[in-house]
Amino acid sequence: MSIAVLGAGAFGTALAVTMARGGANVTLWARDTTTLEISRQSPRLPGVELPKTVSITPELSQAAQANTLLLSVPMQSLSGLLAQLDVPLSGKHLVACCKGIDLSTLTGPADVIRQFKPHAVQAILTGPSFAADIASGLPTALTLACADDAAGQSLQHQLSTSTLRLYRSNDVTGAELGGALKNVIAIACGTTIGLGMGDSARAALMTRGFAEMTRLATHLGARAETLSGLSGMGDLALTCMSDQSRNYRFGLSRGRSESFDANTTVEGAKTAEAVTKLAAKVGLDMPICKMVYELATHQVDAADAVRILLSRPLKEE
Ligand SMILES: NC(=O)C1=CN([C@@H]2O[C@H](COP(=O)(O)OP(=O)(O)OC[C@H]3O[C@@H](n4cnc5c(N)ncnc54)[C@H](OP(=O)(O)O)[C@@H]3O)[C@@H](O)[C@H]2O)C=CC1
Ligand SMILES: O=C(CO)COP(=O)(O)O
Repeated sequence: MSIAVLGAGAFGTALAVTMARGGANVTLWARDTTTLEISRQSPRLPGVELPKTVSITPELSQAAQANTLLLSVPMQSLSGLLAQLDVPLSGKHLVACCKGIDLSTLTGPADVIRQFKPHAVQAILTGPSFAADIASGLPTALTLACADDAAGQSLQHQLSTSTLRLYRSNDVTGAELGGALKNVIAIACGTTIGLGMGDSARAALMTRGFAEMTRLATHLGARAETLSGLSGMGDLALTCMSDQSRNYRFGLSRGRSESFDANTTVEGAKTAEAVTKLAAKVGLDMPICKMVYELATHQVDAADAVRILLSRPLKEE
């Protein structure tokens, strides 16, 4: 069985490296392959060399020959990539490796795939993992969610390696919302630490943020226990507590009033906007996500955001 990774950013490159080391036949697609072909490294994951067995291509139609396609571009680019994939993909496995909610449709990656490729199998790969850790061969456990149990089992076995251990779920909504929303909460936590408010405040935000994640996900049909798993609590813990996280670092920069490189992928910023719109549509209260949206779009500054959250009416836990 062959695998194509579409998107040679940090995560796509790390997945291509680990799958190839595990013996899979891997093709890596990027819209511009010049640097990749010369150096066999992605500028988004410097220092990690692609094994010789990874084929690099700028041709989507060539990459689409594989049985399994790992879609590893940022969430807001997923629909554009699928629109370009103008080849029959009926019965193929399309695995979204992005974390977020599409702003134009307010849906997660599986629904975006379904919209463009209704006859392909839709799945999602998500959970706590930094690209650099995966590429270094450090042990990592992720969730592979697919509504079709047989296809999920097949993907679980195809994509697991000796260091990348996949757990299976058929709760696609729960898995994708856990991955999307934890990025928003990580921005809030980074901001709090950047403001010097301490670890206790961060723990409070993580806990109340988890309550928001569970509230929205269960309202949309997810199982609460999915949110307690790798794709929810696991990734929330990693992203809210590590300087390796770009979402967390973006929050830190806001809390410290420092600049932040606009070319860095920070999925939580656009997801905060999408969640705020989605929550309003379904009538749910998501105060932390709303505050991150207002912070990311400069409608409030960091100190005001915390003050507003702390002055909300007292309530039951
Ligand atoms: N990095 C990590 O540790 C992890 C990331 N993820 C998730 O993976 C997804 C991708 O993130 P990551 O790889 O880190 O991001 P990066 O910023 O490292 O790379 C993004 C890649 O996507 C490509 N890209 C962007 N827009 C398009 C487009 N319209 N068409 C084609 N290619 C495009 C970029 O190409 P170009 O270089 O040409 O701009 C780049 O190669 C995100 O949703 C993220 O949350 C999940 C787990 C871990
Ligand atoms: O999703 C990730 C870890 O699981 C990567 O987090 P960042 O996108 O914040 O770097």
